Amino acid sequence: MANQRLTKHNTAMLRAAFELQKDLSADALLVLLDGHTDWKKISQMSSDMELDKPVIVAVDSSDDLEGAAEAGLRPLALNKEKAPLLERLQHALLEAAADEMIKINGEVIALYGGFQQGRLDSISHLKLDERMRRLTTRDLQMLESSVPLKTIKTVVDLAVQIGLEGREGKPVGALFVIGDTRKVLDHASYSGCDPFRGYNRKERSLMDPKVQEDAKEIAQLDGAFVVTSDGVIERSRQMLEVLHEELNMSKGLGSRHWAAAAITRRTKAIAVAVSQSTGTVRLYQDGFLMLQIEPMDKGIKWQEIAFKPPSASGSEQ
Ligand SMILES: Nc1ncnc2c1ncn2[C@@H]1O[C@H](COP(=O)(O)OP(=O)(O)OP(=O)(O)O)[C@@H](O)[C@H]1O
Repeated sequence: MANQRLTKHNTAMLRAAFELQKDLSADALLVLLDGHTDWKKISQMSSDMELDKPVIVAVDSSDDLEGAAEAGLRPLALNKEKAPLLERLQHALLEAAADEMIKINGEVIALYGGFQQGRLDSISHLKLDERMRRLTTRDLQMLESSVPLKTIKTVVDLAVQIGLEGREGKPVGALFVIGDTRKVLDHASYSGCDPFRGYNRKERSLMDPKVQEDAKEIAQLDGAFVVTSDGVIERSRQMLEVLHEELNMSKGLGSRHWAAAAITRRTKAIAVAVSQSTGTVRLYQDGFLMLQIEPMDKGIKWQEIAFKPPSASGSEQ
């Protein structure tokens, strides 16, 4: 279990963050930490300053959050140990918004260590992005009907990382088909040897950051990942054979994206495609493009949330 002490310096920074929260009437304080700390002291400081807004404490591992909820804080496990600060911060905001810890269009004071591990040295006043709010609360919940929100978010997050990072300096594409596994497999065949074959469910769960790293490696190979609604890779390297009739796709999208849209037309699955050429992540449901995320140099930016009302012609903008 990692630890982050509330030193004299860290305590003074916390006090300053609480002051700022009070002065600006911010909706929450987000403290990004490197490990477990004195949760009771943070909570005590908040009540001593007569603040009744949520204090969100985000660390990488859920083990480190032990006692935070009991102390009256709002714990958030990030599972993003090696990610750059901006990505961790953005991820924390997304999670907090999805769990409705932060209000619609909320303002947040964030306290974190930007320069040195274990030292809270930076305070930011952040305004929650309108698009981020819509994506996390309303839009993603709408997709939840067939696959749980947690699984969608995990896969979308992984897909964004694949699109952003590639592998060994080369761009990498990928396709994840989530849910309705039995039906999806009726349309799938191996495109090569499946590296996940023979492993137990735990060793194939995308909820495990190690498995996510393995998936990033395998994404370089041909074919799609078939993922259960609870996030377990059922098969990898699958070629999908589905009719492309009744689909109206944007120009320039190739066979990976056609297959992604088509499989969701035939089944109740959700497909998440990463374009190798651009790094763009697209999410399909029911044959329609539901969400598009453009890669950014730093961190994640949710962009252009395109909901298409299902119609007979089903045109994609
Ligand atoms: N039917 C399919 N099922 C599973 N994977 C597929 C299918 N068609 C293509 N792919 C995967 O997508 C890769 C790229 O194909 P293609 O360039 O035609 O797709 P694309 O949609 O243009 O994607 P990108 O933007 O990544 O180039 C293939 O090498 C293969 O791994």
